[in-house]
Amino acid sequence: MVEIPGYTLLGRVNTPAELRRLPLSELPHLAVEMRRYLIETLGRIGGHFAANLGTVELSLALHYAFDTPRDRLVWDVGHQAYPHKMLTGRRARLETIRRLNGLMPFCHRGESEYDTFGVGHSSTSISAAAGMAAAARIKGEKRRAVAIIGDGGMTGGMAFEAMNHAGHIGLDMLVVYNDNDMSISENVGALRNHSARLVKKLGLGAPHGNRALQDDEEHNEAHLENPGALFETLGFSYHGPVDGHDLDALLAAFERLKDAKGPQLLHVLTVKGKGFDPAEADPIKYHGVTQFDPVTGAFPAKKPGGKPAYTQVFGDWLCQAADRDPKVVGITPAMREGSGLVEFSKRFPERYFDAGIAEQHAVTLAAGLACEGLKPVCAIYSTFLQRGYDQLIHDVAIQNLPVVFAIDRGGLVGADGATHHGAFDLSFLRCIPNMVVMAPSDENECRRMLATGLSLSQPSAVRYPRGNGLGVEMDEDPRPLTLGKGRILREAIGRRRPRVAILAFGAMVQPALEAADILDAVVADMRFVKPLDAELVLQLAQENDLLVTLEDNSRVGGAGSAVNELLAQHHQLVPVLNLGLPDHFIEHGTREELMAQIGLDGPGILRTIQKRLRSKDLDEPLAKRSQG
Ligand SMILES: Cc1ncc(C[n+]2csc(CCOP(=O)(O)OP(=O)(O)O)c2C)c(N)n1
Ligand SMILES: CC(=O)[C@@H](O)[C@H](O)COP(=O)(O)O
Ligand SMILES: [Mg+2]
Repeated sequence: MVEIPGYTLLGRVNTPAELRRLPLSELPHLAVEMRRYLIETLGRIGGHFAANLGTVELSLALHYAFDTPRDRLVWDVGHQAYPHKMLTGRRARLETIRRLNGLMPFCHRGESEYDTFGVGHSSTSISAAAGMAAAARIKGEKRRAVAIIGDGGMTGGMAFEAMNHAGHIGLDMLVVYNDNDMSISENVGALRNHSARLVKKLGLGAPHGNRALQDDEEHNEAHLENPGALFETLGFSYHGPVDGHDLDALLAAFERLKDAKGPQLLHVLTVKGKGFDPAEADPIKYHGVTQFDPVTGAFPAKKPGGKPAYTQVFGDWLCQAADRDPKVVGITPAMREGSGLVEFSKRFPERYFDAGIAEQHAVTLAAGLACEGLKPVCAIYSTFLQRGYDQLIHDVAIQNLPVVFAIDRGGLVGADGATHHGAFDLSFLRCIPNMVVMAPSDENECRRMLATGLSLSQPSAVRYPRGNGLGVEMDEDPRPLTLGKGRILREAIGRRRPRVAILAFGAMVQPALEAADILDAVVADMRFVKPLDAELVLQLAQENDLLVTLEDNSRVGGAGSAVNELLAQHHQLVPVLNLGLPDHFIEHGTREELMAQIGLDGPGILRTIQKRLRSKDLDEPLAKRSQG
């Protein structure tokens, strides 16, 4: 037992075993203390917030009713798993979550035996739990598999693929459908509308219910007679809905279902932000938070005159482009706020599509729009585009359709860690025929690249980082760039040898410039990863003794590899140093901490180049080259 000042129960419950020894009558009090602890801790450190206030009772009831860790709980996404972490030995470290060397942002198998599956991207939990249920069947083990998935997560195709399969093969498993009628923004979809109508009809009235109901009330009345018809069709027995904040109701349902045979689905209604008025009133604002006042919910005032975020630059550009061209359409797979589309969604509702957490659909939707002569701009986080990769190749690129991909969160994103870093996009984009791949070095470049993409009759991607631009002046009317042309930003001043040229991509141009002053290096802002500026690369290879490529993408197959391939094709022997993300997964921390850790901050870049310049092997090719 640990004494926690101000808390009577929390310190007594550090494991599910301890929780299960608590009399049922004490659980509501524990829920109150857990909620208060979440508010106080996250008010201090920030993190995913509102969803966690909604899963307090659910987490308590699951660990109380099931024999965890023997029984497998699989949380979808994991942004709502903080109460689960608190109940499984990690409460004291909650204040380190998402920080360097601190608790993992989501569930992670390496962190706890209670984290049965690594998550971060949504809609995977039912497949994973199905795998576990199938394994139990094969091994003849008696353990339960439970997937806990939100209504947002349920919009992802994988969730339905998994249910369709599990329902067919009759696995013994439970899906807890945690329906708070919210994704990060208002949830979307026909299933969502159905659920909201059901809540209304049953008079269950969760505060967010009916928020986005658009069509007439009678429309689906017949379906409401059998609210779980869809799930039943997929082979699941539907139960509920139950109030997800009523511990007695939850426990009764879990007791009833935990040994039930075949696929079961329990529909649970929760409130995102439960118990903290500002978060209940505005769950979008409190989905993920920075520090806030735990009493009022107020956030510190933003300092005026800051540099604009790339996300904002994109959002403003898209509104401007849509103003000028009625064919411009904006698409997001459930990331309206994070992708800078709030303003666009208000001003151009007819041309705005939130596809749900359905990246594959979003990409092919864009392809369909492009087939009909519209100009789709698909705003998508780098990490989530991974989900839509086949669609990108098969539906967009092979048909050479002019879809612009506005790829936010390229490079390291910071606190969300390995599942969310945009570490691979340059590698996986540049190998696709027909694609144009651009990476801006500042916000004006970003606007010009977006304008370039929109002017092309082929697919294109503009990939920019999480965070702010440099505060440069922006052209009101951004001119498209010449395709496949980079630019020299810094010439060498002296004639010191060995002569170094840094070929930098996107956000790495700035640190390149910082390192270049001391080295007196040439710096090229390459602008295009594809088509690469071959003329510029070959010229720099001729004029310099060492080329350094610099990108915040995996070194494997990235922009540096493109340079290497070009040099090899042209039999250029110039020594090359490829700097970029290493070939291992990088965890969480601030972007600055992580970049320093892997030697990609200004001083780190300088150190590595200087070390390379000192190495003997540089002299040999140099000597050969000068003989040649
Ligand atoms: C594949 C994928 N796309 C987008 C996201 C970003 N994302 C994280 S949580 C979330 C909303 C999830 O909604 P829901 O499952 O209902 O959980 P809630 O926050 O409402 O509890 C989204 C879109 C993600 N994690 N994974
Ligand atoms: C859990 C999840 O996937 C999102 O909530 C993500 O954390 C948002 O990231 P940004 O803060 O970069 O928008
Ligand atoms: Mg939800």
